[in-house]
Amino acid sequence: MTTTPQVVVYHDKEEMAQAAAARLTARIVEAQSARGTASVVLTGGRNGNGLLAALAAPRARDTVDWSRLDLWWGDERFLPDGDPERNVTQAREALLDSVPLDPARVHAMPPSDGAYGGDPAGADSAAAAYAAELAAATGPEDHGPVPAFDVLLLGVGPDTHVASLFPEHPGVRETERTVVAVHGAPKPPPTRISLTLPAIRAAREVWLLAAGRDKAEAAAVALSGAGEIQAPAAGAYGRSRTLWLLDTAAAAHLPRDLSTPPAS
Ligand SMILES: O=C1O[C@H](COP(=O)(O)O)[C@@H](O)[C@H](O)[C@H]1O
Repeated sequence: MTTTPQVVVYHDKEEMAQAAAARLTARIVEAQSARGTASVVLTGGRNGNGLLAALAAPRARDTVDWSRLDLWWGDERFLPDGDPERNVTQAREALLDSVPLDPARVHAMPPSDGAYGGDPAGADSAAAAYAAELAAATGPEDHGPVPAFDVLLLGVGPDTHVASLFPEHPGVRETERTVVAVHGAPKPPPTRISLTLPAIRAAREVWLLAAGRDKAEAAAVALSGAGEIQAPAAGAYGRSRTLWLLDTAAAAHLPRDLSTPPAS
C-alpha cells in the first residue's frame, strides 16, 4: 500500500540534520519500549552522514539504548573493507565508533575483499548473502523476506536515485529479490549493492532526506507523480509513513500544494 508522503521543510541542512536526529531518537526509543528492540536502515551520502553526526551529540547519544538497536544498510559501494568511500566506513566515523552498539546487530554489507570475492561476480554473491542475512532476521511479525524495519533512511540523489537504485537501471525494476548487485552505476563506484524497492517498502517508516539546491529538481519530480523507473525516489514509501525531510533549497521547486513553510 502506498502511503501519501508527508513533507517537512527546514531552514537549512544543519537544522534538518538536528531535527531528523531528534525524530529518529524518539522513534528508536518508542520502538524499543514497544518491542524491546529497534531496527534502522542507514543511508550513505551527505545527508545521511549529517544525520549520524547529529545523533552523536550528547543529548541523542545518551537517550538511545544502543545495545538493542539493529542497524542495516540500504546500499553500499562494493569496495574493500575500510575504504573511505564505503558507506559503513563513513557511518563508523560519524557515529558508530562512538556509541556502545552490539557488534552482532551491526549488519554491514560485505566488502569487495571479503568472503565473496571481488568485482564483479563477488558483488552478486555478496548481495545474495545480504538477502539471506535479512531473511534470517525476520520473525513471525514480519510479513515477508526482510524485517519490518522501524525506520529506513534514504538520501535522494540529484538524479532521484535512492539507495543504489538509479533511474532506468535494472535494479529499480527488480520485483522479486530484496537485494541486488548494481553493475555500471552512473555514479562512482560502478559496482554497488542495494536493497530493492520491495525491500524498502517493507519498512514501517521510510524517511527521505534532501538538502541543497542540487536536490530541488529531484524532490519536485519525485513528489509530482513521476514513475519509479524514471524517478526511483517516487517508489520509496513505508507501510505506515513516508516522510520527506528537506531544507528550503531542496524544497524550492515543489508543487505549490506541497510547499510548506519551514518548520519553526
Ligand atoms: O552514492 C550514494 O548517494 C546517495 C545520495 O547521496 P548524496 O550525497 O547526494 O546525499 C546515498 O543516499 C547513497 O547511500 C550513496 O551510496
